[in-house]
Amino acid sequence: MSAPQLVVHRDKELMAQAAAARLITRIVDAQSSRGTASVVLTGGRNGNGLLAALGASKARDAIDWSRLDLWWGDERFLPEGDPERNATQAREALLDAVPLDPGRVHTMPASDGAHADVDAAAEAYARELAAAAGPEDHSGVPGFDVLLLGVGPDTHVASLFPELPGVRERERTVVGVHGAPKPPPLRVSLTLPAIRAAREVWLLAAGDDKANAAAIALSGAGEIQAPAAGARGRARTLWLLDRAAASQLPVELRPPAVA
Ligand SMILES: O=C1O[C@H](COP(=O)(O)O)[C@@H](O)[C@H](O)[C@H]1O
Repeated sequence: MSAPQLVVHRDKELMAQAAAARLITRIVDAQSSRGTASVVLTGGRNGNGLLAALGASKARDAIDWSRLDLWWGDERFLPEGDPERNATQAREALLDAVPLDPGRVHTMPASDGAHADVDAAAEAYARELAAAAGPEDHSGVPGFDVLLLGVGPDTHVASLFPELPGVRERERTVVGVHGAPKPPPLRVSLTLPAIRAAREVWLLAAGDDKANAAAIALSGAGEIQAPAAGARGRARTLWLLDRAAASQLPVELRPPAVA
């Protein structure tokens, strides 16, 4: 697992634009070398900001959208099309505007779908991930090129909240979440083992309300108390912050450009 690397941008708009440029490059590189690329999307303000910035970038046309697999790190267990679903927000921010192959857009199940409950929905998504994993892949999930994560003010990532059972899971790749402290209470989430199977994990944190979470997660907290501390990529772990979110980092952690 890789150690966190930090990049701090002036403000959240610039952070979103720079992250979008970085993601375009990463996808194009993967498609050039392997033919396809796979990205795990996150919900939340920073994740949707990145998608909107990507949509506004002329360089988005460098991506072959028909050869891009999209997965989700978590989903709010709500009816299809609900405005609070992460997939609905991602479609509005970008996905409806680009020529994706619908067969490669792997949304998490909705509450009005075929599954009896949130746990059955999580099992179904785990099966979908396992079916897409190759023999060389790790932990029953495909080798995602980039896995994006927002960071909640309480240090949650995906829908893994401090101290709840999901963040303690070591076997399953996807879990049903009950009683999430942030609404809605029912969610579906990748687990830390699934997250850590990604080549690169990028954590997005912009705004004053993320400053405490970033400082805690990057200062040696345990992953049960601070799930963001346990989100690491095999090859790279990148924290993309703005100055507000970096404002409480210990001086020794601040990159030279903003120290
Ligand atoms: O509910 C969620 O929240 C987190 C963080 O969202 P933010 O708006 O505070 O940035 C997000 O990463 C997660 O995907 C989402 O379901």
